[in-house]
Amino acid sequence: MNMLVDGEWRTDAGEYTDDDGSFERQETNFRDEIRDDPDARFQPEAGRYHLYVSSACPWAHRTLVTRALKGLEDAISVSIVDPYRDEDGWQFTPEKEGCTPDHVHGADFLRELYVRADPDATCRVTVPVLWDKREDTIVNNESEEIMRMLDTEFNEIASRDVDLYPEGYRDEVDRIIDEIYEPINNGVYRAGFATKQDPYDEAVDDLFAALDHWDEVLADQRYLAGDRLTEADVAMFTTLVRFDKVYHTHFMCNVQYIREYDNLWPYLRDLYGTSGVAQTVNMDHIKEHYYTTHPDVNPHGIVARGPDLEFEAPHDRDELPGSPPSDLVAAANADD
Ligand SMILES: N[C@@H](CCC(=O)N[C@@H](CS)C(=O)NCC(=O)O)C(=O)O
Repeated sequence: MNMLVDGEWRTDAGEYTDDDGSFERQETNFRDEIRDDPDARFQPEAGRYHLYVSSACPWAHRTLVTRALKGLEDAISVSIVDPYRDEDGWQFTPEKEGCTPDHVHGADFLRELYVRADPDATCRVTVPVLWDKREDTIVNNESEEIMRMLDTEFNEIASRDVDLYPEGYRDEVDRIIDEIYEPINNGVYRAGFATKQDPYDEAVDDLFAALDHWDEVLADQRYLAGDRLTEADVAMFTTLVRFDKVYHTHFMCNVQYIREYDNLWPYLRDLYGTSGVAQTVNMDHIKEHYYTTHPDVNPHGIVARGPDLEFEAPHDRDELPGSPPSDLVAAANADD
């Protein structure tokens, strides 16, 4: 496994799976927060923060969707790494389609930023990373927390009046984000990276039980928490949008496609069609990353072709109670 150990890049440090063949995700280590509070070390400010992402990564994608929905594109800049990750970890290859340089420091590898933030860092070098240009350090590299900060702490700066963590829904949003994490968001990885039959079977059972459950819930309500678009939908979206083209085949999550679900499939198209969201989806990066980056799972790196998906087909979910925030509806109408 590739990671930093005492600030040195190592390609032989530890394993992804434990002795039982189960995938183990490591704890994230930069956990500071931006707070809209004059006493906070990191305060919301336009132009101060930068996101390092991979367009392929579902965790990083949550932060891009939140940034787009809030209209924070001008306030928070972004660098996008190469979707292919080899022994050197995430790399900047600006010459490649959809990739950018490291706009802040011109680094070649993301790990350079981790060492800059902590010269003794012992950790995996993951995306997303929320970077503070003022203090020249990492604020946070945990997607759920970054999503929450962009959503709740930048309201004075955001160009759209969109609240994805509304009063009255907060407990429910937290509960759902927590509930979908293990079986769905992380569940596809548990299935795909399992090295023994039992943990694979367990992951697939959990995954499809959870998908079946949410398909039923979404029969009567437009969004996961009811009639409001929330962070829980963002968290669900970035897994669902990758599912049929990648997780179904590459991670052997092949009991059912999302496009075969009565409600999850229109729900996914509804989210995809929400103003700003489609532009955050780079399916070429998604496919290249997964199929070529995990030689243990797909040794020849062949990128599977199908299936064709019409994300833009009508979904009819506007007949259910609830609608996107009015700023997003206005933006969608302006786009038409
Ligand atoms: N807990 C982190 C997980 C992020 C994560 O695992 N990102 C993957 C890409 S999808 C990564 O950068 N992996 C690199 C590695 O593990 O070496 C979050 O949600 O932000």
